[in-house]
Amino acid sequence: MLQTLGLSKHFGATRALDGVTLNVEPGEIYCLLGANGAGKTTLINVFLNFTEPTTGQALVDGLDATRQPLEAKRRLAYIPEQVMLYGMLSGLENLRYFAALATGRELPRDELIRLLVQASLDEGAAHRRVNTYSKGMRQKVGIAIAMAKQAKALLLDEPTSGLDPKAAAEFSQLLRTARDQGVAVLTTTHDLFHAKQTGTRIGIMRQGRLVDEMRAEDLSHTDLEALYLEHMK
Ligand SMILES: Nc1ncnc2c1ncn2[C@@H]1O[C@H](COP(=O)(O)OP(=O)(O)OP(=O)(O)O)[C@@H](O)[C@H]1O
Repeated sequence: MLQTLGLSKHFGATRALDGVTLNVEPGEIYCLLGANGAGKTTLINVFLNFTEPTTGQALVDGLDATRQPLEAKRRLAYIPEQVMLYGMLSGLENLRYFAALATGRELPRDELIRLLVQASLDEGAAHRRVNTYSKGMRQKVGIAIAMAKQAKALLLDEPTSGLDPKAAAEFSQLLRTARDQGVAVLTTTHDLFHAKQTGTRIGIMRQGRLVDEMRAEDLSHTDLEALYLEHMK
């Protein structure tokens, strides 16, 4: 569903991406780890057509993210580190607006509430202005928007940074719900615990290259930490 083929992106002499090939299937949560500057955000940005690759391809459901960006984006939802919403509107109003923008139709109120509750935002909060929300609550609205869009693939850039452990655990559960619905999830993170807990597969990037890939169930938290530190040497 989300695929890169020999993807490279050079910024002058910097090889932000250097021949990355990966594949995220429907129903997978792929966690991308790597030090600052390893190329994780650049990879996400190519899928979103925020940046063009130097060579290689990023494909969404077989569509080239650079050559067919509109068709590719229709299948994608993106949750950045800070979900951008209208602070003066409630969570429900934001969802109504962004869901209509994404789907081209007005969703009934019951459906909007159902999506917010599914994203574990309590109904009381749904009617409050978003500028009173915590980061975790904003992300829940972001997930509800993604679900309203019925995106086949979900891209997330460091979604759990700054979340407390309870909010991070709730967020992991939301990703698992998306995965159970057959969504392909690709998320960057610095949180090894989150990657092991939530991911079905884990990739480690270093200096623009994908240097290791593993199934999360094949290693313990301690093994992952040791392996990660070994790659960072
Ligand atoms: N627009 C740009 N112009 C020049 N260099 C860039 C640009 N965007 C990214 N880079 C460089 O590309 C490399 C990869 O950056 P990227 O943001 O993808 O890393 P990252 O793994 O997401 O890092 P972090 O964990 O800090 O978010 C870095 O060396 C960065 O300085």
